[in-house]
Amino acid sequence: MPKLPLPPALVGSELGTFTQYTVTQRMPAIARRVVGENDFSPEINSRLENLATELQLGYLVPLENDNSTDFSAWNNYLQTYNGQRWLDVPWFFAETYFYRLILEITHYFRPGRWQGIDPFQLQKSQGLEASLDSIILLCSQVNKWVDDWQTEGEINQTALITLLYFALWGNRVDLSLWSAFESDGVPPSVADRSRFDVESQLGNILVNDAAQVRDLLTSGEVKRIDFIVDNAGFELVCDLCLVDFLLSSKLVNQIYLHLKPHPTFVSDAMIKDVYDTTSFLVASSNQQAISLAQRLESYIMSGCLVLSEDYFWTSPLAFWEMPKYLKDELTNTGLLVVKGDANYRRLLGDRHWQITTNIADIVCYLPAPMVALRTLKSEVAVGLKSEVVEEVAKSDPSWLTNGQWGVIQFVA
Ligand SMILES: O=P(O)(O)OC[C@H]1O[C@](O)(CO)[C@@H](O)[C@@H]1O
Repeated sequence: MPKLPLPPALVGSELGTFTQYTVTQRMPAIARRVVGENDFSPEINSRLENLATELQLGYLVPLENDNSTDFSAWNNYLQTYNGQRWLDVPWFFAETYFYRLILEITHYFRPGRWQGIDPFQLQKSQGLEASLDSIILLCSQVNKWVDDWQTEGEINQTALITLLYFALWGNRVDLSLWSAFESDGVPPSVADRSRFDVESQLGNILVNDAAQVRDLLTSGEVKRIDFIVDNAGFELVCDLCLVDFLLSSKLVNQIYLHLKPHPTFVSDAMIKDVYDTTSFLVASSNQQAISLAQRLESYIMSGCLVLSEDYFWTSPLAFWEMPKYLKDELTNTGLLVVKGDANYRRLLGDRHWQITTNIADIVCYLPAPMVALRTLKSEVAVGLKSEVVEEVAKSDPSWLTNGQWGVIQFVA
């Protein structure tokens, strides 16, 4: 547990908040987009439409038994919130249950025509295709750094820091935040969001512990790193580039990627998305992308890169409620890399902490040092200095939720 008393959880009924906007506007739009982008039966589509309508003022419905591994766990989680409105249950619970319900409705776990169909597949594939130019540039750069290491044998510390920045800003390109409204052409396209220059973004990093992470990684003490992965698409490519650099320059021996066991939060990455990504790179016919993909494939084959999934990662639980077997597994790591906004929310239990709270007093339950690489997309943040908050709030009133600002927060 965190050292400090737990503040209340964020809930959708908080007037005028991004949380409320998410439950009442974004989630219905996401459910409707699942209808539009798939070829589900009229019965499935009408249940999705019903879910979209109910979110605004309606009540949670029980999960039907779809014979999935996590059914009884969900039945237990739901006990606490039986008969409550979507708007009144903790926001993180509402979001995770919403995505799980979409899978029940679309027969994801039931034997038959729709079994295993990822309702967000189209968006995942389009996300990769739209960022191909940026992907090729990044792969070329990483190949060069790896070649340099092979000829010079020296760690390029600037390269390491730059790749940490890419892993951070890759998190801007998350599909759940924009996808529902992208067709209006209002938010920047995936291609635009994946085109950024890390130097020019330095001022947008509100806490920057990258140097401490670099020092740890170059100390020779870390043998294994574990990533708690976030989104497929450009963000996953950025993460995989960092993974490749760390393994290819022998900074660490082994990396675990912790992935979701089923589709959730639109673009969250599963094991199959990692394989889809390497296949996409290979199919690009671009030699830079192909070389990087081949190295990744060889790391997977040799066990240096381990792809792992667990139902804890799609549960509504806070990270301090992690099951013992998983926590024990993570004690073997030298660094936990926690990617993205939703994972950050789970680190903090998605609660109303004071923004200046020391993050180390909350995540003291973790079994290893950790770094959070997160762009801000929700009204949950800690570890910020009040002067920084004042300044950013003046320059950008929606700084907490628009994904333009980031943090690299390290806890030893
Ligand atoms: O992909 P990330 O960075 O976890 O962010 C996605 C999630 O962020 C939020 O906007 C806020 O946490 C969620 O509603 C959204 O789905």
